[in-house]
Amino acid sequence: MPLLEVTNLKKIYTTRFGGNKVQALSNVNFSVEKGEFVAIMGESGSGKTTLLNILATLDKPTSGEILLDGKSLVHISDKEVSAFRRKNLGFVFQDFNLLDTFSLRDNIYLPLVLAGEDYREMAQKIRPIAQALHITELLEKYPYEVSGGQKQRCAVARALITNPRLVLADEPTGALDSKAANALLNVFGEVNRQGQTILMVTHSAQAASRASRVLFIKDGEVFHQIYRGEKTKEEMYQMISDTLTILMTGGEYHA
Ligand SMILES: Nc1ncnc2c1ncn2[C@@H]1O[C@H](COP(=O)(O)OP(=O)(O)OP(=O)(O)O)[C@@H](O)[C@H]1O
Repeated sequence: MPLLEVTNLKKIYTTRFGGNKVQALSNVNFSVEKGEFVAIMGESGSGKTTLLNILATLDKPTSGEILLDGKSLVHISDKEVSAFRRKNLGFVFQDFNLLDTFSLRDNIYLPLVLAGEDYREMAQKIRPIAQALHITELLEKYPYEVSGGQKQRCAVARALITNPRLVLADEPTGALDSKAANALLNVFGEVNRQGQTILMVTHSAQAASRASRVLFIKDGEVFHQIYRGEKTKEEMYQMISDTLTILMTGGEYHA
């Protein structure tokens, strides 16, 4: 059974003044196996954020089904949803979303605090993650005292500390310079090799070239997929760039 299974997903937004309907997702189908690192690409307005918000249980689809380890994310009750999200999903956003009045340590602890874990357990969990992300020395600092790349590594630590089934990342390298972006992608590669499943929305062919699979969305549907297989990062990058050109010129894809 795949870890994540998305079937016939559709999202229609109705604008506030009634009348206008916008079909953001028309029919999305894909699945993700445990241990995969999947990048989602597509032009602006193709429905990537809509898809991610639905996968994050922050929004509901108009129709369709999403199963995470066999459990429906669509039919989950409002009462269950925050605990489910906390237990199963980790999030990394473009703008880090760290609390400025909390030290990095307390930011990372936050999901565990919300889950009611005790301090000793939290301290045990943070140690190996902070080491792997090279932020051990920074834990007592505040977000405004560290660089963008360090903030993002802290956000990754916060996403990983609950040992989530799935990490969802929305443009995680979007606010980073190329050196910090590369460092972050190395971290994603490393945690993925250790078994963490990652789904990342990105505009960057460089970032997507690190994934084990790239999924392209066009007009609210999955238009094409590229599997890494034995390809190098450079070969992946080239194939991604070629596919983006096809997408932008509106051409049909002929494999
Ligand atoms: N709350 C909303 N109400 C109405 N329409 C919306 C809403 N959110 C998104 N849309 C529309 O749905 C479509 C898909 O938007 P979405 O934000 O998912 O695209 P995207 O691929 O993430 O774009 P970008 O790369 O620019 O972030 C667009 O046509 C957008 O205008």
